[in-house]
Amino acid sequence: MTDAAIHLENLTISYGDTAVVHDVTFDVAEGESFALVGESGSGKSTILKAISGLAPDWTGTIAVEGKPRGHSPDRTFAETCQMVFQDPYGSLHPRKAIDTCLAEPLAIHGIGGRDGRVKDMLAAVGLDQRFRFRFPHQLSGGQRQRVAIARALMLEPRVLLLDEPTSALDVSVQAEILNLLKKLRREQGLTYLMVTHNLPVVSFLCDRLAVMRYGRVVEIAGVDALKSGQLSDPYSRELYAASGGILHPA
Ligand SMILES: Nc1ncnc2c1ncn2[C@@H]1O[C@H](COP(=O)(O)OP(=O)(O)OP(=O)(O)O)[C@@H](O)[C@H]1O
Repeated sequence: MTDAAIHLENLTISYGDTAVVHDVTFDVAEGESFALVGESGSGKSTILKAISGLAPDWTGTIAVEGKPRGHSPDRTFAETCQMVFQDPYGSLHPRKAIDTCLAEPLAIHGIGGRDGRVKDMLAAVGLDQRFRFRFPHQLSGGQRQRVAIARALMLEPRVLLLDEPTSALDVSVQAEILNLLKKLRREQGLTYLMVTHNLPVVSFLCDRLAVMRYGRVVEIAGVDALKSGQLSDPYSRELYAASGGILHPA
């Protein structure tokens, strides 16, 4: 086993009889921010789901922080690895106050220190303490995504899986959330594996990227190759051209 934060080896993932991710191998180093890019349906989200235990049918190796993932549900995994979704409503219960939403992971895992941790995480994501007693529908999209990020951090995971974390937000709010993710990574030494369609987001937040097509990784490159238009695979270059070249930090 490697000492990578995320280690994927010969990962193949199926829905029923259909394999949608084929033989994917890569490592994400401790503290690295790594992007999965590629056209819709190329298998990016499915990889995040398999790592977080939401896609049961896979073969190969998945290890997070040196711990191989099995096929059955594994609650201890949640303490090392959490997922943030595109739509924060997915992880927030509409009728539960933010305070309850945030404390829930601690209750599930039998961990104490509830109030202090809720306050700390609200502060970490830049929300005033009065948000504790509000409900998801009373928040803006950006505020809800801040809460979803705070919730993902409640168990002090080392790794965040980010599935298009800003694409449901207005452009000005996207920039705020990207700045927040950058700050949290710096402050907490987090590792990110992020799915995005947005190459400027990759150039702003990531160190490396894997380009996926039809369920396979066609290229892994450093973000400098992206910024300077030096991606080598023809399909990667197509994606780059379609993005209008480079690429203004969000
Ligand atoms: N629950 C499911 N059941 C059956 N097939 C699925 C399921 N979820 C995804 N798929 C299929 O798996 C393939 C990969 O989907 P996936 O969502 O991982 O792609 P993606 O690259 O993340 O796309 P997008 O950028 O649109 O989110 C697609 O062909 C999709 O139709």
